[in-house]
Order: sequence, then structure tokens, then C-alpha cells
Amino acid sequence: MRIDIITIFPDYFAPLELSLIGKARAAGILDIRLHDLRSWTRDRHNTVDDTPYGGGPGMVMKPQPWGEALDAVAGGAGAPPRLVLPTPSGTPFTQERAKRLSDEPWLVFACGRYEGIDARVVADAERRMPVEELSIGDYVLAGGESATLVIVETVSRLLPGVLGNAESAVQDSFAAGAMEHLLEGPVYTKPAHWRDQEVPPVLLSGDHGAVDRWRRHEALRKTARNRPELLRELAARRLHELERSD
Ligand SMILES: Nc1ccc2ncsc2c1
Repeated sequence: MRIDIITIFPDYFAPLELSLIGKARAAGILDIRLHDLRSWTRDRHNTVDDTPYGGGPGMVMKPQPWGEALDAVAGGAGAPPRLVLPTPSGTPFTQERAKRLSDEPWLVFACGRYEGIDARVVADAERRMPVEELSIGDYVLAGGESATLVIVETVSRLLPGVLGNAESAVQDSFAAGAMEHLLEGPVYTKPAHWRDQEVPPVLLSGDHGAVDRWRRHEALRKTARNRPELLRELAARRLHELERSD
């Protein structure tokens, strides 16, 4: 997979040289390219923003640098990339959406700042490529860079060869499988006794069936406490499956 990231803060993406993603880049599994949006500005101050039409607070990112950046990065011959625009007003980014993005051969991320990017940039891009506006949650960030890091990490770890055998076997909280859609319960490692706390005896019992039951019970408890709506969705899904099988 090729990933292009257009941003005014290329250094923000230094973490993509580390760990699993850094190794995947070195192995040629991932081709991540960073582009400084200011390279496409025309004034001596490298201006990328201006005041919003219609008034209001903050600044809006100008269309001209973005239009020319997307022309240069995504405008070549051949199949266009999918443009991913992280924005608080986007559709929710989920593991399911990450799986779909991981099937794409080429993604381009447009990292907006300030109050956002002039809307004509997306309208212009949609004439040449699919565009996906994604939100990673309902809170205030300074821009799209941290969201892009989250999306790139989530998508990249799904690519063949990125995770080692050990990691890929891990049942992440939201991965498909026996605990699908449940949160992970507590985990333990050596020593069995630490600061007057014991590891739950069932985990030392060697009874794999009992361990599985205990883990599912703890996952249900954690989900009921922290994300009760996931349990309601799980119950509704199971009821739907039962009704279909009747
Ligand atoms: N403030 C904010 C919240 C969510 C989000 N997702 C992608 S960019 C962004 C920015």
C-alpha cells in the first residue's frame, strides 16, 4: 500500500518511522510519503489560510495550495487514490472501515487545520477520486494530523506481513472472533504474586475451558461497565440471528 500525507507539519509523522510501521516501510510493505502543503504556496510568507467568508472565528485553509498539492500528489495517470480527509464532521472511523481501507492500494490523507479546508477543495477532488471524510471521535483536536496517525496505524496493522505471528493472533477488543465486539478483560503476567495481589487462580489452573469462560465473563463485565451500548447491540445481533434461524 502507498500512503501519501499532505500536511503543514510533516515532522508530526516521525512516529511512522518507528516500530511495526517503520519495519513495514523498510520491508517495502508500506510506501509512506510526506508532503509539506506549504510547498504549493505562492507568497513569500507561504500562507495556507485566510479569514472565513461570512465572518466568524478562526481561519480557513485556502483552496489554491490544496488544489495544486492534490494535483501533484494524486493527479498522475492510472487509477486515482482514495482521498481520506480526517475531520470532526466526518463519518465515524471504525474497525470495519479500517478493514475496507486496508484493501485500497493507495490512500492520500489531507490533514486540515484551523476551522477546516475550503469546501471547494473536496468538491474539486471528488471529480477525480473517491473522497472519505472520517472522524475519530467527538472531542476537540488542533487538526487532522493526530487523527491521521490513528487511521494509518489502524489500517496498516491489517496489511499482510505488518504484524508478526504473535501479534496477529491477538484478539483485539474489536476484532472478529469469540469475543467479537466485547472489550478485553484484565490481563496478567509473571510474577503470580505482586504487592499482595495474586493472579486469578483460574489462569494458573491449566483448565483452558475454565480460562476461556473466565475471560468471557470478565469481558462481559468490562463491557457492561464501560460500554453498555455494545452489549445492547450484541444482544440485538444475537436475537436477529436466532430469528433468522427459526
Ligand atoms: N477535533 C477533531 C475531532 C475528531 C477528528 N477526527 C478526525 S480530524 C478530527 C478533529
